[in-house]
Amino acid sequence: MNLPKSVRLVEVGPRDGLQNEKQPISVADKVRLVDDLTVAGLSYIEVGSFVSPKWVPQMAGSAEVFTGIQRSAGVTYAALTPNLKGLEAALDAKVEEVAVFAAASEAFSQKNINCSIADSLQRFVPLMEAAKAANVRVRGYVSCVLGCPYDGEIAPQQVASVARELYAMGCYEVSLGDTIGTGTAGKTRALLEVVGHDIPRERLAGHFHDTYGQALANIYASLLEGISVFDSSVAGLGGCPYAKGATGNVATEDVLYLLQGLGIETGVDMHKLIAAGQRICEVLGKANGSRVARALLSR
Ligand SMILES: CC(C)(COP(=O)([O-])OP(=O)([O-])OC[C@H]1O[C@@H](n2cnc3c(N)ncnc32)[C@H](O)[C@@H]1OP(=O)([O-])[O-])[C@@H](O)C(=O)NCCC(=O)NCCSC(=O)C[C@@](C)(O)CC(=O)[O-]
Repeated sequence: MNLPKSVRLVEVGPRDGLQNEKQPISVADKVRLVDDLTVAGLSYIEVGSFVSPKWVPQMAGSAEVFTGIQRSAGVTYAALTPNLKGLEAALDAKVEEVAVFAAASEAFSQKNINCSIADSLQRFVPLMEAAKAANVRVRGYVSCVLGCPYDGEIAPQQVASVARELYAMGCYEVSLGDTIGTGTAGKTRALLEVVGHDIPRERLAGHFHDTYGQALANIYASLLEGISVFDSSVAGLGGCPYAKGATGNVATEDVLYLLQGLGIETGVDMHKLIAAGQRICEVLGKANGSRVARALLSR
């Protein structure tokens, strides 16, 4: 299998990363993070989410963040929307692309969005119709593709079934989330063989949390399986509010280092990316979660 010449990095730090922070983060700091990521050359940035503020208080200011950012031509600024209400709020904030999120595990679906998998898919139908009418593209997520904090092992066929439904209802891309980072390279390849049977591999993305230190191995395994879109979070920001002990997404800096070593293009500038990550870590008063950033900053 040939490796791709280029990879699209989907930067989820401002959303997946910051949604887990307990301390207040100002709109200005969120805006600055998105702007720094734009300057670093990311072509896709998940800026926030339009979810219930009772469930995820940190994302409550997402509309203000969208108003404040400097949008750059050729960059997609996206948001998560769990239902029609979220989509309407996103459209009001002039969001260009949204993402719906389902799970491959019943227990996680209940904890995360308070409904069964089947009900969540039903809930997306009017959202998809309204998004189509507004000419807004929709990305789909499936959580817990390589394990669930409540249900344990998840069968690849179960992941494939949810992914298929999202693709069939019009999601142009389906991101497969290893929410608790328990996946290994072998399991990742086995999963992609099953899911990739029904959905073209260029329509799949990998979303790996690094809790067990396996994310880069899983990305390499995915590259070998023909995947060329990966979600990552600057400075490894994040965790999962419904998965105890989960760390953030794999750090964007670490993925970039891997891809640069393979000669794969991303359009992202390492030094500007590290500056963006270091700045938000200083705001949060926490250590930088990227090994590459820490190594390069200490030189
Ligand atoms: C889905 C719901 C809303 C169901 O929550 P619910 O309580 O079942 O919903 P409801 O329809 O009964 O509404 C309850 C209240 O929420 C309001 N509401 C309803 N919808 C919205 C909305 N869109 N925006 C703002 N407010 C909303 C609604 O108006 C009402 O307000 P009240 O009358 O009580 O004042 C809730 O469970 C929720 O917001 N969940 C979001 C959880 C979340 O954001 N999780 C993190 C993102 S997923 C993730 O991180 C995984 C991923 C994607 O990264 C991949 C991976 O790693 O696996």
